[in-house]
Amino acid sequence: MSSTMAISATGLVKRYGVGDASVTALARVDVELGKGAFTVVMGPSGSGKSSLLHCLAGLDHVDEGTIRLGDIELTALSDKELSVVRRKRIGFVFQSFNLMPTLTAEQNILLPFDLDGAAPDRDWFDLVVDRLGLRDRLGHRPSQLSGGQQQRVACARALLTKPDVIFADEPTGNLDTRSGAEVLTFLRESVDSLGQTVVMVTHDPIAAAHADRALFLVDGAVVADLPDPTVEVLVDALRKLETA
Ligand SMILES: Nc1ncnc2c1ncn2[C@@H]1O[C@H](COP(=O)(O)OP(=O)(O)OP(=O)(O)O)[C@@H](O)[C@H]1O
Repeated sequence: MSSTMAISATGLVKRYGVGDASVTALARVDVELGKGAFTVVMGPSGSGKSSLLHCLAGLDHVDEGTIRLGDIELTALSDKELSVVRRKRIGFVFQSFNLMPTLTAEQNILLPFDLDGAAPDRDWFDLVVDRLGLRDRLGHRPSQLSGGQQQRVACARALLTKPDVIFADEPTGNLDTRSGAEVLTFLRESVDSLGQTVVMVTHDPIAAAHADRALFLVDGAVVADLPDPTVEVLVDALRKLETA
């Protein structure tokens, strides 16, 4: 695998259930995701977007295929090894924020370090907190924050370990347009000026147009791979898939 790839996956098959009730969510997906790039995964409901994201992030197992994160073969790891890789090398941002309600914003951001016993890089913490405009919210609990602020805390938490890849599953799905735009601008900036790698699932062509590349899934297979997608190109591609 080239060292410019953050993730390289071949022949991914993911099935849910057994026998007649079995559903194939991923049907032999091959995908390479470049380092320092922002990639979006789009496609109709049920096309396998979340399954792909969860498998690439080591949150779920594939039935067949190989996933490499840098030089680590995720698909060869035990559950215990995988959880260490997830904590140290992968960041997550979910639609539902997934913050700990009893912890302050600062404690939530630092949680991966508390679990690990490692010390955070304080300069990096300051930079991330300031970029996300969270400085005066660090002592607040999630219930005292707006949805947009909560998602910015989740972004800070995802970024703080300087992960190899940040996975975001519909990160703007529960946000108003303005808060959503702030989160997307930050994800874009984390790629452009902080050198991060981001993979995001979204239904929204306006959100997806922030990316460097758009992958389209249909029935668990990659059917299109568009570089530098504009809103118009994405809307057109989605319309074609829906009428195909
Ligand atoms: N836990 C599960 N048990 C059984 N089937 C599942 C499970 N999770 C997903 N599926 C099925 O796998 C297929 C792909 O689902 P997935 O959630 O990956 O699609 P998606 O493109 O992310 O959909 P959406 O846009 O609606 O979130 C669907 O047919 C779905 O019903």
